[in-house]
Amino acid sequence: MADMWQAVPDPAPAPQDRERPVALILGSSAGYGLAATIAGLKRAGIRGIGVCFEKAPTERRSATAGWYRTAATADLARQIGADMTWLNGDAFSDGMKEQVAELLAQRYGGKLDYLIYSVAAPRRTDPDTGTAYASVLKPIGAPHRTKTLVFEDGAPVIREVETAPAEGDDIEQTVAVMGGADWERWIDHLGDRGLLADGFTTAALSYIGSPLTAAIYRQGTIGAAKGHLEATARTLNERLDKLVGGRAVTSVNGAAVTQSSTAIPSIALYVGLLRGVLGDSLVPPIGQLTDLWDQLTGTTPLVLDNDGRVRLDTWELTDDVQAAVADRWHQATTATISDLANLDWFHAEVQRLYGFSVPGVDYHAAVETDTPWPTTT
Ligand SMILES: NC(=O)c1ccc[n+]([C@@H]2O[C@H](COP(=O)([O-])OP(=O)(O)OC[C@H]3O[C@@H](n4cnc5c(N)ncnc54)[C@H](O)[C@@H]3O)[C@@H](O)[C@H]2O)c1
Repeated sequence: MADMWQAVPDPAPAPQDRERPVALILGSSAGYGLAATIAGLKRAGIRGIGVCFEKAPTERRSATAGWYRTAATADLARQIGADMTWLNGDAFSDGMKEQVAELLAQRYGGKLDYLIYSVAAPRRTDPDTGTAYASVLKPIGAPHRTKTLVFEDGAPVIREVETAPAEGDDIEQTVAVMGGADWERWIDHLGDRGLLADGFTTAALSYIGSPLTAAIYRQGTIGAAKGHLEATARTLNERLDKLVGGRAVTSVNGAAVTQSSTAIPSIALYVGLLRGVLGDSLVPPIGQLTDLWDQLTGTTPLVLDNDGRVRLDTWELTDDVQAAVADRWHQATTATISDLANLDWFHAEVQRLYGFSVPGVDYHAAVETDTPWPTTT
């Protein structure tokens, strides 16, 4: 967390020089949402609300990693005097939407300036119908065979796996979870309550990725959901423009090692090779989200592609980088993978998701695991 904080440049106008904008970050405890929260606090000088879904510590188990990350983020917010409230619960529920609406009305002047949507979840219950949807990671139309990287007793192994294509209502189910429906519901809920500030701006995170992963990602069920999310942005953008002179965009980000992305077949191999090719030129989420905040707040111009999307993935998708990754991908076997991919980095990134391999931490020191939820800072 401290290294993420250090990576964010100081704000252009110092936050004490103006009123802090009010932001709502959905998915604030991990991956891109955590980066949005930290970059938002330091670079854009936000105050507001972070929402995530984490498990509390019990007598037998420590809490989930995002619980402790939220406590650490709350400390950072406290140190800079940013008024943040941390809510733990289901962002898909109307109850959470109402809790946020009440907080905005009571504590944050009744006006929301920014909403960043970075929820990644396997399931969602539609509050209107009570129907529970489950997302799947499958190709569409035909089975897909791909190389994949697994670790057996800690040793890297390249395998071929075949994933069966979507069947039945797999596509609809995935779109219902990871498409734009819940994002739109948030905007409608807060808009109906008159809580959107003039010029309100919202961004939801999307991914396109490489031709190497296209069959399972962008052309697959999750890609259908991202297509829906991007179409939702266009509808919301028109609506917000009329309502409050506001704006909705998707932000297409680069590949990163997160709890969600490591669940996708072939993504581990792809990201390991990408790091092998790019080294430190791989732009981490915190760098991308600093850029996003700069564009959303007007510190730098907002640059959109022809489909109205902010593109923070250009470093990943240049022809040179993709050709080099594809070359290594085709050469990759269990014997060669350690030379082609940066597996030490990948392994450490996965460990860091759970709090291990963090530089500067003494893992022999006793720690208190019964950390309280930070509520308000
Ligand atoms: N990881 C990548 O490579 C990558 C690349 C580009 C875009 N994205 C997109 O970024 C977004 C976030 O993905 P990530 O990889 O950072 O995920 P992540 O797993 O690291 O984080 C997901 C966050 O969502 C929260 N969450 C999950 N279910 C919730 C619920 N029901 N209610 C409230 N909060 C909930 C979690 O607590 C966590 O804070 C997704 O839209 C993803 O497609 C990811």
